Amino acid sequence: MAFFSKLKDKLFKSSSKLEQGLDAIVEDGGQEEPVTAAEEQPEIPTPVTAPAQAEPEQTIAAAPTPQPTPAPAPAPAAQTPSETAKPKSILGRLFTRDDAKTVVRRTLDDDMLEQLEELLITSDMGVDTALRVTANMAEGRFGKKLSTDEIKQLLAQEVTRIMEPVAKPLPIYPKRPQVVLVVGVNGSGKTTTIGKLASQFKGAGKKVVIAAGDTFRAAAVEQLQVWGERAGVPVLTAPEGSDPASLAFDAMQRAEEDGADLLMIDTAGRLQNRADLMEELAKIVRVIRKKDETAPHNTLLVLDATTGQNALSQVETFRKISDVSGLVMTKLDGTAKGGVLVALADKFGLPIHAIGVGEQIDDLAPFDPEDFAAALTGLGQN
Ligand SMILES: Nc1nc2c(ncn2[C@@H]2O[C@H](COP(=O)(O)OP(=O)(O)OP(=O)(O)O)[C@@H](O)[C@H]2O)c(=O)[nH]1
Repeated sequence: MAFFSKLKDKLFKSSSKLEQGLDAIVEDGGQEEPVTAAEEQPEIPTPVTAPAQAEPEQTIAAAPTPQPTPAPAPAPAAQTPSETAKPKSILGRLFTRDDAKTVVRRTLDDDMLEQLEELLITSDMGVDTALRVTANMAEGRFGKKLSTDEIKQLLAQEVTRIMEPVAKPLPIYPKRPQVVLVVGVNGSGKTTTIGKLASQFKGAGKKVVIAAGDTFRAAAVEQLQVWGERAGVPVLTAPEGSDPASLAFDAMQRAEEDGADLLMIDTAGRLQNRADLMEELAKIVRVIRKKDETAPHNTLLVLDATTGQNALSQVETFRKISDVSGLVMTKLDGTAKGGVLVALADKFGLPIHAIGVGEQIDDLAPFDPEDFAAALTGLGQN
């Protein structure tokens, strides 16, 4: 199954929430009107915006070389969606009575904008982002009549525009071993993400070593060992309660001896005791720098989408205690809070390397802004 259709299925809760909300808004005060010639066009894939840059095909959530930061994609030219051919969604089709050739449209006014803002806020986009997105959607269209499909396209365009600059695969450096420190609160999906990444890198021919740096929780170590076995990658462990920095040092040594391409270090996520965690992470960094002063090369913050707006405060906290270089958002399946990813991109601009959409080893994908926007808004779900 193409990952896009899988993503659409998996993001069902987020997209259905937005889709139903958009339908209700257009219906509330909308009127049935004849379908225009453009709306009658057959379904075609919707190019939401031009791609920001030509990128090599990515099958893993990593880039082979460090990517320079691309300039933010230009805002798509103000374009009335009805000027473009567009697909009809399931609900779009419900509201479009083909036999009678009518569609429900509503005039974009202050009331409608307010309803849109509220919907986006309840979809976890956050107040600032929701206001900015709706303002951009309304620009040049105030007083115009719009159908649900047209609104969805406008929303998808805005989401894509915000997400494009942050959609960057994990950069892969020539330095060996490349050290990837993985941070995040307990239960955010660190272990699972490490297992999935290890499997992808292994599949791409890279030699990987994992260090089970949360030495305080035997269950966490065992779980990482299970993932290591699944991925076919060695997992270095240390006795319960021992110093994670010492394990990190040994892991560096082992990775060097093995000629490993990547060393992924799991860490504890005890935010309850922030000072301790900060000191623990700082010590790990100090120790691995004795072997390579440029390490760690990436500090991945793993966030759980189901925590909604809380993910924003986690980014703030982890940026204070570690040098976060990029994000992985897990559990986008089964949550109606997928909009939080838009808020994160808008607020912090940190690279989003990958998204987790399930518990299986292949349920981690590079982040694709257009696919995400289409899946989130329910666009083209025919
Ligand atoms: N549905 C879904 N579940 C996920 C995803 N990623 C992780 N999980 C589940 O989330 C739970 C926690 O994941 P872990 O990988 O153990 O999280 P952790 O951050 O390592 O947690 P600690 O070991 O407690 O520090 C597990 O049950 C995973 O199977 C995802 O993308 N989707």
